[in-house]
Amino acid sequence: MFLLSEEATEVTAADDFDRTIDVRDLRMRYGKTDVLTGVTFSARPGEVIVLLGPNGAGKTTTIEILEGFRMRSAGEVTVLGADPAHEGERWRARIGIVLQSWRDHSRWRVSELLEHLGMYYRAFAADSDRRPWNVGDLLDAVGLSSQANAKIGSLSGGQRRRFDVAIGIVGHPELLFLDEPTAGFDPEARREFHDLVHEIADDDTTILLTTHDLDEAEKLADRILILAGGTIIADGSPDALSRQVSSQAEVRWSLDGTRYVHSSDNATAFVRDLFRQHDERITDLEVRRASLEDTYMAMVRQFEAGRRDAAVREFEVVTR
Ligand SMILES: Nc1ncnc2c1ncn2[C@@H]1O[C@H](COP(=O)(O)OP(=O)(O)OP(=O)(O)O)[C@@H](O)[C@H]1O
Repeated sequence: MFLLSEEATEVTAADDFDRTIDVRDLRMRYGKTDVLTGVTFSARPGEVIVLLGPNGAGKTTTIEILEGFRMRSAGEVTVLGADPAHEGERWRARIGIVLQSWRDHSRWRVSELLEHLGMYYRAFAADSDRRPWNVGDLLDAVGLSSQANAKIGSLSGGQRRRFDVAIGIVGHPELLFLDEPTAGFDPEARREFHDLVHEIADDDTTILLTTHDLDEAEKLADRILILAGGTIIADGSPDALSRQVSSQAEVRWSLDGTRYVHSSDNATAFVRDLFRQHDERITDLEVRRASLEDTYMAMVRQFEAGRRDAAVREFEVVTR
């Protein structure tokens, strides 16, 4: 695996006890096609990890292996201290899953199904201090209080997605998997959902999420993993990833009605100088760093072009 150099940390024995997910050299082959060729990463309690990658990179495959729904071809996988390939109900009750689409139970009412699913978790509640959510509080948290008595089949696409999230978290999971959770959300629902993800993570729940929305990834992720060519090609905070692509910032301003642009390695000093020279004549000042989208596109394009070695050099990553 490649880690952004500034984030590379020594693995110690103590770390091993503090990992919700630990994946080493995970491999998956479908027929004669190798989809995962050596995926290595870990997650700590309460971390929000966003898994990015082009269509077909193997994100869903990785998540399904971690959930215990798919048998891997090779590698070591530990989730909540156990191998998902051999675990049962008791272990499963500690994880929450929001799949890309659930289309069953359409005749049930919203609160009825959540009450019903909550009962399943009650049987395992003695194992920890976590209890199923109170259904009223849960509907409030996902913004579906007004739909409590609605039939599930009557929910709009965005409401249905929020309901999927409610199903995923009803058991107060220690680890939550969200596969493209906000596909089809309007901007307000998306923002509310982001707040909800932060609240869930604040409760020490580890979250592993896939999305194609880089803005969402930037807002939610403590750490971003980029999966391409069967391996993790980058692992770091959104900020660290952006800075790896370019240390330069773009400064834009207007002076006496004319617009100017300048790229600088030291935007603060440049702006200070600008004001020293022109003071109040400067208007509409903007300073913009490389976005996560710039970084992602640059890394994946380079990787897909088969220039892995060049990518490793250019992005100054180190091998662990
Ligand atoms: N059951 C299967 N049998 C054979 N090939 C499969 C199977 N499931 C997935 N694949 C293939 O494995 C590759 C990875 O698929 P996967 O769904 O994991 O990718 P993904 O990164 O989640 O893609 P997307 O962003 O489009 O959801 C794809 O080429 C897919 O066609």
